[in-house]
Amino acid sequence: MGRQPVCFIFAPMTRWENYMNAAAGIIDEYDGSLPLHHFLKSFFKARPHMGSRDRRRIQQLVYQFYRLGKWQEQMPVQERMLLGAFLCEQSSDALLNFFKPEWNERITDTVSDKLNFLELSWDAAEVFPFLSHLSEGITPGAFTLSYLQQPKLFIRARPGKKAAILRLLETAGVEYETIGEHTIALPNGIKTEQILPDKNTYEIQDLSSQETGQRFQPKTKERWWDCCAASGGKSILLHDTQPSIQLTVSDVRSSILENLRKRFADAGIKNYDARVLDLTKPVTGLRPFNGIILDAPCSGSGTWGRSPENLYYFSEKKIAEYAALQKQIAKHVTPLLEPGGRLVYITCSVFKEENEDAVAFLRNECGLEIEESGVIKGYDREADTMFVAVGRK
Ligand SMILES: C[S@@+](CC[C@H](N)C(=O)[O-])C[C@H]1O[C@@H](n2cnc3c(N)ncnc32)[C@H](O)[C@@H]1O
Repeated sequence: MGRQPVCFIFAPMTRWENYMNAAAGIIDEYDGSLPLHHFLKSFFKARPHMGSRDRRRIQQLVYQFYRLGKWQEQMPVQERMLLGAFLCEQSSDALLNFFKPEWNERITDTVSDKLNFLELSWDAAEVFPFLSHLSEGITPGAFTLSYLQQPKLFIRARPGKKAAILRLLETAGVEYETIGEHTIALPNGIKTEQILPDKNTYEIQDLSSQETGQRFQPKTKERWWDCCAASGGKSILLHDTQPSIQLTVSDVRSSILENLRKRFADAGIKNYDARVLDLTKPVTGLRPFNGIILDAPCSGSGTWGRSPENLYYFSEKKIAEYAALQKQIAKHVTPLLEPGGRLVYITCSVFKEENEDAVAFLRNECGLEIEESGVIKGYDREADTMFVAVGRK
C-alpha cells in the first residue's frame, strides 16, 4: 500500500504578522550607517506592492523599537517592537490588540503605569548610553522618556502671514497650537506643502531653533555672517527680524548652498553674499562683521527624538571629534568679529563637550565675553533641545 498523501494546511499570515516580519527584517538589515529614513525610503522603493498604510505601520514599529535605545536590548526583536508600541502609543491599536490584547486594554495608561503593569523599570542610562556627557540642567529621566514621543512639527509664520496660515489650516481641518507670536505647532505627518502651498509665508523650523533667534538682535544695516548656514534656516530668521542687514552666508558644502539659494528665492531674499568656505582653515577675503551666527556642525543629539536610531548606533568617540571641529571653526571665525560685535554660538546637541566646553573655549581662547549661555529645553514640550551662547568681542 502506498503512503497516504500528507496534507499541510497553511494558515495565511495575518496583516499584523506580515508587518511584524517586515519590521523585524528591516531592523536586522539596518546597520546605522545611513539615516534610518533614507534606508526606509530605499527599502520601500524596492517593494512597491506595499501600500502607504502598510509602509506607515511598519515604519512606526521600527521607530518605536529604536525609541527604547539600548534598554531591554536582550529582548527578542518582535517582543521589543511590541514593547515599543505599547509604551509609545496612546490609543487602541489593532496590531497590539492582535498580539497582546491585555496590553492594548491599557494603552491609555501613563508610561509609569504601563511599566508597573509589565513589572519593568525604565533605565535612563540604558536608553541613552551617553548620560555622563549631558549638559547642565538636563534631567535624565524626563529627557529619556521624551524619546517615546516623536517631537511635533513646528512652523514659523513669516512676518504678517500668520492669520492667512491659520485660515488655511482651519479650512483643511488641521489641529494646531499657536506659541508666541510666530510659532505654530502641527501634528506630525501633515503635508504642509499641500495645505500651505505658498512657500513665502512660512518656514519649517523647530520651536527651540526658532527661539535661538531671540538672541540675534541685529540692528539696522549691520553686517552679519551666518558662517555654517546650510540651507539658511537661521539666516531667514535673522533676515525676518531685520531685513536691512547686510548678509553673508557660507558653508563648506556647495550643494547645500544651492538649496539655500532656492529657499532664499522662495522667501524673497535677494541681497546676500553666499560663498563656499571651509572654516577648518583660516578665512581670507571677508571684512569684519557686527554679528556672526555659528550654528555649528554637531552630533545633533538634541534632535534624536526625530532620529531615534542614533540612540542605538551613535558612537561615543564622535563627541570628541565634533568638539574639536567646533573649536577649530570658532578659532577661525572669531577674528572676523568687529570689536563690540556679537557671536551667537548654537548647537542642537545635549553634550557638554559641544556646549559648555565650547563656551569655555570661546571665552578663554577666542577672547569673547560670554553674555549668556545655556540649554533651550525641548524635551518637555515635544520639541528639539538646543544650546545657545552669546559672546561679545
Ligand atoms: C547645524 S548645520 C547648520 C544649520 C543651519 N544654520 C540652519 O539653520 O538650517 C551645520 C553646518 O555646518 C557645515 N559645516 C560642517 N563643517 C564645516 C566646515 N569645516 N566649514 C564650514 N561649514 C561646515 C555643515 O555643512 C552644515 O551645513
